[in-house]
Amino acid sequence: MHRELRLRDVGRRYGPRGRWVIRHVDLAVAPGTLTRVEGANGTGKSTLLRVLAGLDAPSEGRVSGRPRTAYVPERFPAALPFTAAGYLTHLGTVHGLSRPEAARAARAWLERFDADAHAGTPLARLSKGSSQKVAVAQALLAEPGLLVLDEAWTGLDTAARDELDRAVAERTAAGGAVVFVDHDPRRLGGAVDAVWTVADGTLVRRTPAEDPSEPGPCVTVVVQGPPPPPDVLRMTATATETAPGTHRLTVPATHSDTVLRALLTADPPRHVVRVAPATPPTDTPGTHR
Ligand SMILES: Nc1ncnc2c1ncn2[C@@H]1O[C@H](COP(=O)(O)OP(=O)(O)OP(=O)(O)O)[C@@H](O)[C@H]1O
Repeated sequence: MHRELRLRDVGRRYGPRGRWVIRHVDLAVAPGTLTRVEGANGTGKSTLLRVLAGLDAPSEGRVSGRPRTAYVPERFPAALPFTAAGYLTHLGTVHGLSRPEAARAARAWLERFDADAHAGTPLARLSKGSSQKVAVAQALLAEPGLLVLDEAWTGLDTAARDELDRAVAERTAAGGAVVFVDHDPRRLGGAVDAVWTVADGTLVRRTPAEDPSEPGPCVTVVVQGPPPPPDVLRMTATATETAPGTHRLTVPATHSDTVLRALLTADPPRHVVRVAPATPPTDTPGTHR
């Protein structure tokens, strides 16, 4: 069971007399949620993410309820003396996997990001894009309760960016929380549960009405059988029982593959009747997430 991470009156400054970069930050990150952090350049987004990830301790305030956490930094330290597969295997063992399990997971994630050809390449010789794939894989292979992504999509090719979108959907479906910063305001649009803005050294929650980002493309999935399982409902924007045993789900397109897989492998497997493009939902009373 994943726990809720809480920041209470958290502040962070660099050095005992440094200026406060962020201060009086109160934030709760619930299991299974997707949180976007935004703000102008240099406002303290990475500083907040490092505190969330547990890499930096707050200079004041308290952090509690941290689940097992993984982090993709804005800049990956690529000069480590490992091959790509060696590094991922090593980190897998750090996260508690046996060596053969870690080697298998390393290989599987490199394949998912189409980087298996580079498994034996030293990190220092990887291209920027391949290096970023390793940075992302090291965080995902831990199956963390909290995944913190600082501009993790930057430098990835289109297929790898889509794969990361899917991996994020899988994490939240499995009950993990994901917190991310990305320069593209449409990133994971429609799937985001909360948007927080870092401004003037503190954190302000944006209400949906103020949200200028596109909700992003959605698909409608019509499915027959018992009510969709909770992991599917967590990924849906709306779910309506249109007739006894028939459910119409509106799902962010980024999450559609994961939703379909979850429906088809559910117990009992659900019968998917139709999948079609949909208009993103507005906040409709009586629907649930
Ligand atoms: N290790 C550090 N030591 C001293 N000052 C730092 C350190 N890291 C960040 N800062 C300062 O804290 C402030 C916020 O930086 P931070 O990287 O958190 O902002 P950001 O919003 O992520 O920026 P960007 O959008 O450019 O990535 C900046 O003034 C930066 O110079």
